[in-house]
Amino acid sequence: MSDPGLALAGVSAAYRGATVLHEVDLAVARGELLVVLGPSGAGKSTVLRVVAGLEPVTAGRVRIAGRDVTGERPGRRNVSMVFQSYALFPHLSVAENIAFGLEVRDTPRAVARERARAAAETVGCAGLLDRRPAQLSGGERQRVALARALVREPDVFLLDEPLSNLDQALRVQMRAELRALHDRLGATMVHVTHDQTEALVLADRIAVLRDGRIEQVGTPDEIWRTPATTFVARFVGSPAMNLLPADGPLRPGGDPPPGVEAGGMRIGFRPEAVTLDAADGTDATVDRVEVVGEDAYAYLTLAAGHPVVARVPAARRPGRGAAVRVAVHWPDVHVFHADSGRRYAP
Ligand SMILES: Nc1ncnc2c1ncn2[C@@H]1O[C@H](COP(=O)(O)OP(=O)(O)OP(=O)(O)O)[C@@H](O)[C@H]1O
Repeated sequence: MSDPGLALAGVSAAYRGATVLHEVDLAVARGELLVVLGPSGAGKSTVLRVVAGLEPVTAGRVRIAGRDVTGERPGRRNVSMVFQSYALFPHLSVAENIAFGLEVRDTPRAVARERARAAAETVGCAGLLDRRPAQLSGGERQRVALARALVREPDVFLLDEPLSNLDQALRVQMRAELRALHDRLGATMVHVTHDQTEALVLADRIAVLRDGRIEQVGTPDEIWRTPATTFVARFVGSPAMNLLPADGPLRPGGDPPPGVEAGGMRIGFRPEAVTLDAADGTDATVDRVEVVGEDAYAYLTLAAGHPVVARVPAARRPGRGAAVRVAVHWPDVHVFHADSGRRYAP
């Protein structure tokens, strides 16, 4: 990536002496939509705040569009941030809210109005220009907040959980619209979420953050198919990937990858990789079953006491208390070092 839209190099940040970002390296290509994914408290918002200049770094450099902005004031970085709360001014109309970012920068009023209208058009809220935020639904507020970010034509868009206040249906709709908007604008975007589905659907690449450190950066496919650590493996996918000692009670069928037999390994496999009626399988008991439409998730305990989740067609689900024979095949198995949690097998 010779000329990234955004680059963090060795960036650390702290709140009152407590380090919350540890030497983060992250490059976002021009026109790329990068999703920062992680649990609450991982430091996702802090990454955005450091890029926007709302929080100082304690080490490292931030570059935007090839320019080192590490010491720059927020107003000179040419980034737009969309907050989870939308942060609209209640006493201003939608048009004024959108134009706000421009007017404080001495753009002539008529020009600001026209650009606000064009931005509203782009995100589908041109019919709402005369309303106040209190007269808008959550989805409409979201559009206005996006239009306000858009109108400034920033080098980088920073989106901090912008969909999390919307109901499920609207979130799915806005997710698709956001992706389409990104593609239309060719914008460089960093989108923060704790929702792994949102990340998988939306991202060009995902950066998984844990305790202020990057665990893995990769395409949604790479994150899903070759998780670099047990943390990534379990954070992405629902229900989470099963993890067991490699020399434990469940012996996958077929040939194991070389070296696995040496011990000190853990095996991981997703619920969809498990079969429950294998003649040579491991004995297990069904503790409970959750039905989600066509799928059912069977929560099992192996005879040796280890929990395993299996996905089965709802029509063929076992009953609670049933005895089953669990099997999984090596090609469906991920292998991790037990100590470090890092991926072992390719
Ligand atoms: N203003 C602050 N003062 C002190 N500590 C803070 C402050 N803001 C955040 N922190 C701490 O920094 C860490 C990272 O917070 P951050 O908000 O970046 O996480 P996050 O991944 O965005 O979490 P969430 O998904 O809950 O918003 C957390 O441990 C948090 O408690």
